[in-house]
Amino acid sequence: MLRANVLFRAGPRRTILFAVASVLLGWLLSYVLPGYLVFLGTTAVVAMISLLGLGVVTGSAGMMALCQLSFAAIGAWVVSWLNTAGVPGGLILWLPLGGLAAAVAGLVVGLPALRLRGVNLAVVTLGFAAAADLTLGKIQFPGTLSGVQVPRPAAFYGDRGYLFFSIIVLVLCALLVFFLQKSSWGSAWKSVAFSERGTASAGSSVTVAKLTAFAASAFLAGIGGALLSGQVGLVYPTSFTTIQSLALYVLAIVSGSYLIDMAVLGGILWVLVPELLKKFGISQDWGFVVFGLLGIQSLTTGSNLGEDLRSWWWRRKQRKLPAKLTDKVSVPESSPIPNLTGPSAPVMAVVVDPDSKPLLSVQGLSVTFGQVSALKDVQLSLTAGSITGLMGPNGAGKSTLVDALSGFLPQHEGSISLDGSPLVGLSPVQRSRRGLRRTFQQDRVPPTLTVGAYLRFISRGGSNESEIAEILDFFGCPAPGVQLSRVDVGTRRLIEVAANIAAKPKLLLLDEPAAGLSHEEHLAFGQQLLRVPERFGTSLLVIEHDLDLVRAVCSRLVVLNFGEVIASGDQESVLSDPAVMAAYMGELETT
Ligand SMILES: Nc1ncnc2c1ncn2[C@@H]1O[C@H](COP(=O)(O)OP(=O)(O)OP(=O)(O)O)[C@@H](O)[C@H]1O
Repeated sequence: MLRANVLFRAGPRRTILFAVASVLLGWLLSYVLPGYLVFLGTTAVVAMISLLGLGVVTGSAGMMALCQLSFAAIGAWVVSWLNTAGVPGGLILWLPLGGLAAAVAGLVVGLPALRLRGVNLAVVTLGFAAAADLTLGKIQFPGTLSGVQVPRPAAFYGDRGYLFFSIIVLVLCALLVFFLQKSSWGSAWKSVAFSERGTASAGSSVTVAKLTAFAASAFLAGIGGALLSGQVGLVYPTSFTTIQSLALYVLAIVSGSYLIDMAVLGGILWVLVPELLKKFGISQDWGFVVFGLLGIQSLTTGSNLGEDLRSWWWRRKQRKLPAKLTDKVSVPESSPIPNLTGPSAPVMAVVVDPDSKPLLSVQGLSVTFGQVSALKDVQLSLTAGSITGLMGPNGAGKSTLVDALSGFLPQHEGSISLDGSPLVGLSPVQRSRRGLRRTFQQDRVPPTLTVGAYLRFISRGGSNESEIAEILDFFGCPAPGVQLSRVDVGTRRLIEVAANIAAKPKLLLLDEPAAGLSHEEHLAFGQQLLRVPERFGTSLLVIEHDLDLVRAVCSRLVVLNFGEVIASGDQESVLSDPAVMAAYMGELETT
């Protein structure tokens, strides 16, 4: 499995070698292609660069942006203006300036994305594309009406030379995307596409993730537009219409252009489909219909060319591998978690000095949803180094409490302080950065990342590479190079816990962390949790329904019922409390 994965995940050195080889191939192509294909080739390269940008904002960050060619137009407009204004430097300097101007526009257009999602965001970006379309029609590109052509760089003056120049720019853009995708920005884009709450709870700003995705995408489109201005010399608004932006978006979806090779394929389709139609005597405008149909097919099947090709490759490789290597990754059968002594693992809950200073202090916490009082005047105190269980029947208010503590429910009453500092009024990101982390009941682990990239992203520098490897080993998680989409749900929960522990927070709130694991795995997991405070300096508040796990792990318990704390204290006294037994009557066997 790992061998097959590696095929699609080149490391930095292999990528740079591949980039050099691509430049050489580009040079060769620019000399051997027939003259007609040279011009088309440059058009395809321009489209590839714009598709790379769409791959960032749509493919990685999961936002609908239907104005990519408007950003390209801004790049082209700036280059045309710099040319007519006689700014020195020539196209090689003007290209990044065009990209930067488009990136600024991308930041502005990205602002609505902070509040809007899905179709609403699509409408806003489409509105921007239409407005840009009308504006360009009115003002035209600088120098076009007076016939002032954008000059190409002297070393790449002819069409063949310019194709080679375009390929060099494409390779540089692809390298930029590759390294951005590997950076914390790239992880944040993939995380925000899967779960904004999961991103914020890791202390990573959703705002920054969305805006950087828009800016990077627009920068690439701007570079594409600037390159086009050198290709055609005189730029016209007809190259950047709204319908073309829509078609390019569809092509990005169809090809899966967040994958660099698929952006290249998409660029080839961009010129190939209209050319084929022309060859058969059909109007090239029908190309939009073809792209539309491909888009419908892609959206209804939820797949794209890139993923289909990779799945096909994957299946082919699997057939050649021994059966054991082809299983989906799960907690490994052999030694998932050490020290497992069987279902009745010994009770070893950490004993904490009840007089020590509270790490978390909650006073009078109340949350209401309309007529429902989800939490009523909750008082809670946790000491450093402790593992506390938070129990209660379904609907008791446990998740609401975790949401309120971690900042996802700002509309609450009462005070919360961590290590003496008040948390009320702080966002989830700020609380996370102060050392309060949480996991979720639902899967918030982005499948598009690898295990290692996910741990690096969530830990935010809290652990170095060898510590990350050690933590993965500690919890019996898959190796860092394994793609999370290939990992089963139960193991993803373990990885989520491991990643948050790698951040070394002061307090980690675990919302049913062992859901998806078998009973034996629950107990084994508990044995590892027990060692967390001492080994990583992180205290735990664990919501859990499995009483064996609670007994094995939590020295202290807090029980909620109908939003009120009905018991709290050491494990034994709470579990034998008649009020707790009554609350659980019919739900759990408490003895
Ligand atoms: N967004 C919401 N809007 C309205 N009511 C809500 C909302 N979230 C929770 N509630 C209500 O608040 C109460 C507490 O819910 P909560 O999810 O915190 O319980 P829980 O103890 O975590 O339950 P479970 O064990 O089933 O996850 C329930 O009555 C629930 O219906």
